[in-house]
Amino acid sequence: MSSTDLSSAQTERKSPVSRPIPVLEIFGPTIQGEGMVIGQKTMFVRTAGCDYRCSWCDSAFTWDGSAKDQIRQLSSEDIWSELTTIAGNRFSHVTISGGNPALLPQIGELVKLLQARGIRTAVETQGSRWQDWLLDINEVTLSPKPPSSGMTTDWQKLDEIVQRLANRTSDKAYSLKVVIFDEKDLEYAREVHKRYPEVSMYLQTGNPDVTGDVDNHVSSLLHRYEWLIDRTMELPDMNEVRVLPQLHTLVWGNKRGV
Ligand SMILES: C[S@@+](CC[C@H](N)C(=O)[O-])C[C@H]1O[C@@H](n2cnc3c(N)ncnc32)[C@H](O)[C@@H]1O
Ligand SMILES: Nc1nc2[nH]cc(C(=O)O)c2c(=O)[nH]1
Ligand code: SF4
Ligand SMILES: [Mg+2]
Repeated sequence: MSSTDLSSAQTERKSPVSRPIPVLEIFGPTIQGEGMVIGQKTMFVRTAGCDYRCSWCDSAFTWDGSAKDQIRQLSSEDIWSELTTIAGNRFSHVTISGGNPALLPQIGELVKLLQARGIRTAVETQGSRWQDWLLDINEVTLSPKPPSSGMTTDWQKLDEIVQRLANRTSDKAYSLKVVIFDEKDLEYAREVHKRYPEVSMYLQTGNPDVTGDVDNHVSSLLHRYEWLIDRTMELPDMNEVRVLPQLHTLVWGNKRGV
């Protein structure tokens, strides 16, 4: 091979044709309303498509076809350009959610691009799929689904994902977050905590009314939060968990893009 051939081969290897990312929403800056970095100023990138169908999903438009006309196939550069158009320099953190972003290997390129621009990243995923780019994410939230969701946990898969995240360097954080609607869900969360005692564990109030404006939504959510606090305080195996509401739902209800 001549030197010209070699350099063109190298160029090809450096810039493979990349697959676009199916995006439903890019918004912010707003606060992260849930989990391990609650209150963090962040942008959100919400991908389309999910391998689950949770009965109470507050983002069902990502997978039920109702927003299929709004899905845009964007490159990482397109996403960066939109983030900076919307938010200028008023952000340093991006949360990738969905849907399940871990269905998409091509997010690896976006993560690298954000890192190169000094932006920290977080991901919301249910722990059903692995992608190597999860190794580069600053805060990974794994949210396995309790019985009320109607989904079944693949424990072997979750074990594998937790193991891989546990082997990362200490500057990279991860946690488990379980949404709780009832006693059975709480029982499930206790099982999860017992299985992964070393992993930071968050319990999150479930929002049963995910469509439109609801009367007394805040007070009903706060009652559910109070119930979850009371129950957790009674349980000696839950001394190290953190109990949180969905902060953004208390502030903005079911509004999209906040
Ligand atoms: C919409 S999901 C997208 C990311 C990923 N599919 C997952 O479930 O982790 C983002 C977070 O919202 C939570 N969530 C969804 N619907 C909810 C509801 N009705 N009440 C409380 N949390 C909810 C999920 O459990 C998850 O932690
Ligand atoms: N503010 C705000 N915080 C969030 N935390 C997790 C969200 C999600 O839908 O993944 C979310 C969201 O949609 N908005
Ligand atoms: S896994 Fe997440 S996005 Fe998928 S249906 Fe459940 S809550 Fe919704
Ligand atoms: Mg949400």
